[in-house]
Amino acid sequence: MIMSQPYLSISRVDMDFSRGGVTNPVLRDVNLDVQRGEYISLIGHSGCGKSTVLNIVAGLLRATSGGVIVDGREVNSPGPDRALVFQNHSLLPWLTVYQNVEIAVQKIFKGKRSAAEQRDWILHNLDMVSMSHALDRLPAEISGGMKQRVGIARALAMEPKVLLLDEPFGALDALTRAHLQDEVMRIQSELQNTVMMITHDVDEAVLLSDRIVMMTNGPSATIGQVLDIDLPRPRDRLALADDPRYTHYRHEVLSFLYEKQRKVEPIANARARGAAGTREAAALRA
Ligand SMILES: Nc1ncnc2c1ncn2[C@@H]1O[C@H](COP(=O)(O)OP(=O)(O)OP(=O)(O)O)[C@@H](O)[C@H]1O
Repeated sequence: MIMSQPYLSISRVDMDFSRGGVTNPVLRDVNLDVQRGEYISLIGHSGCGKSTVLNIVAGLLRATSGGVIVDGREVNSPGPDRALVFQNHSLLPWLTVYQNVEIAVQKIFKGKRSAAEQRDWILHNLDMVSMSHALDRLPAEISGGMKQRVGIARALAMEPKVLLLDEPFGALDALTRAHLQDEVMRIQSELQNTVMMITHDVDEAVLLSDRIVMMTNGPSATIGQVLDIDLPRPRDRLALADDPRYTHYRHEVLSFLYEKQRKVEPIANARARGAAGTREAAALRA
């Protein structure tokens, strides 16, 4: 059998942050191969280093050792081939919905596509996230979910090799979140993007992913377990709610997070807060 080369490869990544002479070893020996078109979720307790991994792939941070290869090229800096979408949308407040996508499209397709082609492309991407009705609105005039939609349209319009999503639905209410998750699944089935998404939401991870990458607690966090989500697509959240396979995957992730990687406050921190802290630490140890 011929194995295809991974499209995105994170290999032997270590990351230390140094501050005031103290070194904080955040990541140790992170290795992950992602195939083209795969949807990967990164899950782990707060502070373990998920954003650090994503920022290294984005080229915003340089690993202390090891590196990242995307489509055969080593990542050294940020580039339009890796589009990032954050939890808190990063739209420019003085530009309209249309202009916020336009600014990215102009930068990437200047000299390569005509003005008319660029306009069609902007409209197409805004249509894909159901935002065609609000082209002339400013970010302050639309809801949080709509802003997030525009952020996703802007990222998709860049035709990135890899879409990096840092808790893209984290700030949204449950209904808007479900709606946007469905939209992302639909777009994904159409475009077959390669996606790495950070999430804290176990259901979201199971619903959207081909694989869930689970990280151990820091310091010196690494990948503890990778779970293949072998559920047919298109996936329907209501039908899956009663599917035993879905429940099994969900249980696997929960068991990793709350049994194998139970978050326990370091005893030293608790002691530093005095007797009450010591009692708390004893309770956590029990
Ligand atoms: N620029 C930085 N300088 C120093 N330390 C940093 C920096 N960025 C992150 N850290 C530290 O690295 C560790 C991992 O942070 P990171 O934001 O990657 O975790 P996370 O898993 O994404 O957390 P959360 O789920 O809460 O967003 C934390 O201890 C954090 O304080």
